[in-house]
Amino acid sequence: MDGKKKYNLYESNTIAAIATPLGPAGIGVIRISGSDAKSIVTNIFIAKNSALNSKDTRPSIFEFKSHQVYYGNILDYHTGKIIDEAIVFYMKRPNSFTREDVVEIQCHSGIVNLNRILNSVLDSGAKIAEAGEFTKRAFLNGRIDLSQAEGIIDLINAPCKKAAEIATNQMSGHIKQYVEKIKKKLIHLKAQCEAKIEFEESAELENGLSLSEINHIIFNNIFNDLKTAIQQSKDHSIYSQGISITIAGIPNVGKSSLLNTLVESDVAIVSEVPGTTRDVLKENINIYGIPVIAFDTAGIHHSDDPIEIMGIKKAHQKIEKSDIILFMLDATRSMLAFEKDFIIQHKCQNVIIIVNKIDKIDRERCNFNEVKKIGLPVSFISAKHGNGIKELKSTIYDEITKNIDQIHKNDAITTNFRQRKIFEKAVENIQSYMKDPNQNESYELISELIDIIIKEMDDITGDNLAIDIYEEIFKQFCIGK
Ligand SMILES: Nc1nc2c(c(=O)[nH]1)N(C=O)[C@@H](CNc1ccc(C(=O)N[C@@H](CCC(=O)O)C(=O)O)cc1)CN2
Ligand SMILES: Nc1nc2c(ncn2[C@@H]2O[C@H](COP(=O)(O)OP(=O)(O)OP(=O)(O)O)[C@@H](O)[C@H]2O)c(=O)[nH]1
Ligand SMILES: [Mg+2]
Repeated sequence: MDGKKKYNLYESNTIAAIATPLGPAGIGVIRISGSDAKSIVTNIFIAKNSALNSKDTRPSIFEFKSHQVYYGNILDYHTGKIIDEAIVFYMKRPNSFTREDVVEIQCHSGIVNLNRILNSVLDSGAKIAEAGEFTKRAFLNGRIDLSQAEGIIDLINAPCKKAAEIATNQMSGHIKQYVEKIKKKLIHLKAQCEAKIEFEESAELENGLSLSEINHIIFNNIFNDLKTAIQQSKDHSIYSQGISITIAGIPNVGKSSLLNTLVESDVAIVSEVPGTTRDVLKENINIYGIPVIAFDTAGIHHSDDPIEIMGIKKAHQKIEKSDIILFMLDATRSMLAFEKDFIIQHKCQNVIIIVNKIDKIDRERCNFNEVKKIGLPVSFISAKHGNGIKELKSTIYDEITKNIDQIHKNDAITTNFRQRKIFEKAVENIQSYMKDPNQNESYELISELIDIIIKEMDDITGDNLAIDIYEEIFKQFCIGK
C-alpha cells in the first residue's frame, strides 16, 4: 500500500456514525474519524478506575494513548448526565482504518441508547457520516484501492460462504495485484514505443522490441490476461448474484409442496384442490453454497377463470426468465401431451424433469422410460415425504455448474460487474486495433492503444477516477462503514 495521501478533502471535518445494526444486540459501536475525534470524545467521556491520569474527570486530549482502550462513562454533551458506560478506543493517524485519528465508543446496544450517544458526539462537534464515508476516506487516504473497497461491500453483502471468500480475496488486493501486473507490462511496452518514436532516425536503439514483437505481446499475453479475468469472473458471478429456479407444471402435481420442502418451512399453501397457487411465490434457498431464488408458480393449464389466467401468464413469464426450470410430473399418472409439448418447447433452457409423488407408486412398476429417453436430467422425489430431495439438490448443483471450469480454483481472479465491464472494454479496444490495417506500421498507434488500456486499468483500481464515479460506488455501502 502506498502511503501517499491523494486528497485533502476531508481534513477539516470529523465524521461520526453508528457502526453496528440498530437492533437488540450485546454491544454497539459508534465510530468517529477525523482530526477532532479525540477532542470531541474528551468533552463527553469520563474515564474511571485511573484508566487515565485525571481519575473520574474528563480526560485531557493528551492523555489518550494510541491503540489503548479506556473504560468509563459517556455523558450527554449538554446536561453532563451519564448516558451509558462504555469502552473507548483511540487509534492515532495514520494507524487506523481511515488513516485519520479514529475514536470508537463501544457501548450497550439498542436503538435509543446508540442514538443518544451519537447525538452527544454530534453536539460535541462531529458531522454525521454519509453511507460508506469511512471506507471512502480509507480509499482517498491511500489505505486501499477501489477494488479493495468494493471487496468490503461484497463481503458485507455476501449471500454465501463462497461469495464471502471471493470478497475477502478482493479486499486483500487480488484484483489490485492482477491489474498492477498488467499495468507493469504495459508501461514497459509504452517505454519501448516512446524510445523508438524518439530515436527512430538516429537508430540508437538496437536491442529494443520491434513493432511486431510489441503487437505480439499485446495480442497474446495482455489479451489473455484480460480474457482470463473476464471468463473466471463470469464463472464466479453465480456466487454473488445467485441463480433463479422456477418450479412449473400442471395443477396439483406438488409444486408448492416442493417449495416448502426446499425452504424447510410451510411458506406456500398446499391443498388437494387443483389451482391452489395463483400468484408467483419467491423464496431464497441455498444449494451447496450457491444462493438460489426459487419461484413457485400457478399450475399451467387451459382455464376460463380470469384470475387463474393471470396467474398462468405470470408463471410463463417467470419460466422464460429463469436460469433453471424444474418441470414437475405426477408419478401416479402418465405424461400428458401438453407436458410433452412443454418439455420440447423449453429444451433449450436448462430443464430438470421432476417426477413427484413416488411414495404413492410401486417403484418397480414405475415406468418412466419415456421420461428418461428425453435426454434431460430427471429426479424422482416425494415432495411430501422428502425422498430424493438430496439427489435433486445435487442434480440442480450439477446443472448450475456444468459449464464452469474454474469454480473450485481459489486463486481464480474474480471481478465484480463494474470491473468486468472495464476488462471487456479493454478487450474490445485491442480487437478493433487488431482489425486496423494500419496497425503494423506505427509505434504511435500502438502507443495510443497502450495509453487507453493503462487508463482502463486505472479505472479498475480507482486511480485518477472521476469523483462522481467513486461517489456512486461508496453510496452502496451502509452507514457507519
Ligand atoms: N473496531 C473495529 N473493528 C474493525 C474495523 C474497525 O475499523 N474497527 N475494521 C474496519 O472497518 C476492520 C479492520 N480493519 C482495520 C484496518 C486497519 C486498522 C489499523 O488500525 N491499522 C493500523 C495499525 C495496524 C497495527 O496495529 O498493526 C495500520 O495499518 O497502521 C484497523 C482496522 C474490521 N474490524
Ligand atoms: N403422496 C404425496 N402427495 C403429495 C406429494 N406432493 C404433493 N402431494 C399432494 O398433492 C396435492 C397438491 O399439492 P400442491 O403442492 O398444492 O400442488 P401444486 O402443484 O402446488 O398445485 P397448484 O398450486 O394447484 O398448481 C396436495 O394434496 C399434496 O399434499 C407427494 O410427494 N406425495
Ligand atoms: Mg401450488
